[in-house]
Parts: sequence; C-alpha cells; structure tokens
Amino acid sequence: MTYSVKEMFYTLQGEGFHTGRPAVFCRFSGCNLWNGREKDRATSICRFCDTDFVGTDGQNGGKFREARELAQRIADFWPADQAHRFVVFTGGEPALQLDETLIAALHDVGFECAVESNGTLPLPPSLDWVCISPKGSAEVVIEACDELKLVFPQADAQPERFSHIHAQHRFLSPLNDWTQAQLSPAQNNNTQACVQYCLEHPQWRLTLQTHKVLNID
Ligand SMILES: C[S@@+](CC[C@H](N)C(=O)[O-])C[C@H]1O[C@@H](n2cnc3c(N)ncnc32)[C@H](O)[C@@H]1O
Ligand SMILES: Nc1nc2[nH]cc(C(=O)O)c2c(=O)[nH]1
Ligand code: SF4
Ligand SMILES: [Mg+2]
Repeated sequence: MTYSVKEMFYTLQGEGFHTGRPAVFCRFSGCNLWNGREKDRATSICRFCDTDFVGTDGQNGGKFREARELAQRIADFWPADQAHRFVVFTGGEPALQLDETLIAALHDVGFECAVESNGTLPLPPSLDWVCISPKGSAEVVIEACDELKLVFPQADAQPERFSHIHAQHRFLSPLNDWTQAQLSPAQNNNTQACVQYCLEHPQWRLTLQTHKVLNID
C-alpha cells in the first residue's frame, strides 16, 4: 500500500473533544465527496470544504510506500523523550487510505491514533478515537463513534438526522464561510445559530475552530 500524504505538521488539535491537545496531523490526499477542484465544488456532495487536499505537495507531504516509514516520519515530529504521543489522521477523507497496518505501526511507536472522517466509508476498528463529521445528503455508514462533530447549519444534514448514531460526545461546529473575510466566531451568524441550537437541545455542545482564531496550523 502506498500512502499519499498532502501535508503533516505538529500543532494543537483545534476542534472538538481534544481541543488544545498537542497532536501530529497527517493529512491524506483525496476525498470521495469532492475532487478538490474549484470548478467542481458547486456540483459536489460536500461544497464548503476549507482544505486543500489535492496532491502531495504540502509541508512534509509525499508518497510513502511502507507503513513503518510513514509511522517513523510521524514519530519524528514528537518532542524528544516526551510521551502522550497522539496522531490525528485527516484529509481529504482518511478512510480511503488509512488501514490496520499503518495503525499497528503507530501503536508500535507509542501513538494513540485518532481520525477525522466524513463517516461515509468503513474505518479500521483499531483506531483509538473516531470523530465523524457528516456532510450534506451523504449517507453515514458509521453507527458508533467517540465524537460526532456536525458543521452547522447544513440544510441536508440537520442534527436530528443523526440521532441514531451512538456517540459519546455531540458537537456543533459553526460553518466557516471561506468566501468571506474571516470573521471572529462571535461575528459569525453561524456561531450564533449553533449557540441557539445547543441552548435548545442540550445534548449538543459548541466547538470552535480554535486554530483559526489562534492563526496556527
Ligand atoms: C477537511 S475535513 C477532513 C476530514 C473529513 N473528510 C471530514 O470531512 O470530516 C476536517 C474537518 O474540517 C471541517 N470543515 C471543513 N470545512 C469546514 C468549514 N467550511 N467550516 C467548518 N468546518 C469545516 C470538517 O467538517 C471536518 O470536521
Ligand atoms: N489545529 C488543527 N486542528 C484541526 N482539527 C481538525 C483539522 C482538520 O483539518 O482535520 C485541523 C487542522 O487542520 N488544524
Ligand atoms: S468530506 Fe471532508 S475533506 Fe472531503 S470535501 Fe468535505 S470537508 Fe473536505
Ligand atoms: Mg482543518
């Protein structure tokens, strides 16, 4: 299996349950809900993506032929002699490439493995943390996860549609309109809509894209 990686970096998890936790991000190339080309965005299933996941030309990106080689590159980001090793696989859609072999190689070098996925494809069972973020009308096949993190509002993906999914934590994440000048969360109407929805449906909590507020990776 050759893994195509757009970029890798060491930062703080910006969103959801693990917000603020140091993590290596491994962003795989490619997605099943958008091909990443602007000309096709309006006709794709997922239309609001804020991320470039095309190719392997980002920071520390590339093709890795062996799981052990990629695992070692991920481990190289961790500060020397420090435990609490944590990697977040994202993309693009990581379920297209992430497999048991790579997760086993990361467990061997002491990492907890998390994923950010759109939930439309099966995921390797050995993952330590699964965050599912449903997109539009796309069917979610994952029935249980650690964290459901729904971008809100989405006309075709209202929170009630996911009440059957078993999740330890349910978060609403304000839709960030990448076509507009970046507003602070408080100035964004979608944040106010999330606040209102959480107040009326207290099984949901608010999460913010804190890395964007902090202007870090
Ligand atoms: C780029 S996606 C990659 C992982 C996976 N394909 C997914 O959609 O969950 C990473 C995270 O960014 C979120 N995201 C993408 N575009 C966004 C936007 N415009 N506003 C808020 N969150 C966004 C996604 O919902 C997901 O939680
Ligand atoms: N700091 C930081 N946190 C994140 N959480 C999810 C991200 C993603 O793009 O999947 C992301 C990201 O790109 N950066
Ligand atoms: S599913 Fe995830 S990676 Fe794919 S286009 Fe949507 S937000 Fe971007
Ligand atoms: Mg991101």
